Amino acid sequence: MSASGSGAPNNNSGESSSSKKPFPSVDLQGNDLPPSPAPSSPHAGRRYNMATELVYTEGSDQYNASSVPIYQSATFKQTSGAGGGEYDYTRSGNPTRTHLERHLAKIMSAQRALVVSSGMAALDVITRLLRPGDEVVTGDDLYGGSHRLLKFLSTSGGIIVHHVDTTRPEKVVEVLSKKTAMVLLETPTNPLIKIVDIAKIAAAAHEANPSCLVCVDNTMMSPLLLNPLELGADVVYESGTKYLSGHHDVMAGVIACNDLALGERLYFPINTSGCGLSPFDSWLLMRGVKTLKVRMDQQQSNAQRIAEFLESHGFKVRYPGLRSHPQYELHNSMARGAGAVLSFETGDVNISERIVESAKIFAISVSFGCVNSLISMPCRMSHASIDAKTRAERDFPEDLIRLCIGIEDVDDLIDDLRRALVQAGAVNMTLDGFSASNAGSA
Ligand SMILES: Cc1ncc(COP(=O)(O)O)c(C=O)c1O
Ligand SMILES: N[C@@H](CCSC[C@H](N)C(=O)O)C(=O)O
Repeated sequence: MSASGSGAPNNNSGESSSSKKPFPSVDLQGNDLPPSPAPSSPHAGRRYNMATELVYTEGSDQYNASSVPIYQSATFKQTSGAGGGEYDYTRSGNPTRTHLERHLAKIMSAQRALVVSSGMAALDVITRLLRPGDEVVTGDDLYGGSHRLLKFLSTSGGIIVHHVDTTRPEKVVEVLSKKTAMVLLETPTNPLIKIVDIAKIAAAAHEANPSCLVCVDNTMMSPLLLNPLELGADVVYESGTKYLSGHHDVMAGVIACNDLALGERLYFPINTSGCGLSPFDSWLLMRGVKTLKVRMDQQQSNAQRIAEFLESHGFKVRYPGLRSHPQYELHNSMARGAGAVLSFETGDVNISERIVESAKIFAISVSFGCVNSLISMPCRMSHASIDAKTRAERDFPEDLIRLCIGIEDVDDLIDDLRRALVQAGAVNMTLDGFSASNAGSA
């Protein structure tokens, strides 16, 4: 295994940090630390098209294993009493994790990637950069868990959080100031599929405060479809539990950035708290990433057909692959695809519940980005951590159904939905077929 991965090795190498390491070891405030774990060099960059880069890897272990093994070891023997080993302890770094981090840095066009135990752990690590009194500007449609963490920080951590409509950059500008330490964006938003102009907001945030960190949650897109770092973001993070792994068999989070000193500051809480991704989960995520393109191609084309099917029967469908999406142009100017998550309203919470319960192929489940299709009611499931009053203030439709499309045969999926819609009484049967029966539809 090459020593040149990110995350990692030995705190006690005995060598001076300047002799070996290209960037300093720092704590959260950027203060120098003793010789510390640090990657010895950034990755060489992307050379091929994404489908190739996802599969093609450089470096392996000393046996040139095609699949870098699971180094299931908590600790590593040292060559001398002064240390000297490439790795010392898996909380600080592990060869399987390093291999994955270097691979992800390459496909995310980042200088550094870090992998942690979940998407929420990734956001938690990022928010450790904040100090009491700092201000955060973020959206009013946000994954429920992110909302919960920000609420916790504002009630217990002295952080001031502004939730605004990030689809309107002028609303963001209204609350930006020199105190804005972080802007946190999601696009498309989960679950209302609103689109945010990353470049415009990043430029405004940096103008208001040059040291403001613009962080983008890229979970709904994955690196295949969107690269926020190329649009002016400072940090991109995502839940590896979703598209990157793709099989709902691993929880993971990824953080990536181009500023190597910032990467070190982000590494500090990972090593300190021990939320780095385990060797086995790193191996699973590495395996999943290799099939991202084939999975996403199939998931997206299925999602497009299903969105069109629902829209053609009169439902108000939120999906950025539909020309009717109010921000279709903006989304497609930033992204290379619409993803595989869509939502629609029925006009009646009870009907929505019946649809969810009548579907057979679609599993009733939170999460998305997986090979199998899922159906859920966000207000009761993924976004239940946002209280009912806040949901109402933000016009969050209680009858919203979210569909997360997998790789199954699309005709089977459409048949399953059609049957569920009929069974739930969501559609009026006519001689020509059926159409949505309720007020919430388009
Ligand atoms: C948009 C978004 N960001 C972050 C997360 C958090 O990821 P994880 O569940 O891996 O902690 C989720 C889902 O959980 C999500 O939907
Ligand atoms: N009970 C969980 C809910 C996880 S939601 C997972 C995913 N982000 C989604 O949008 O479906 C919690 O409280 O966090």
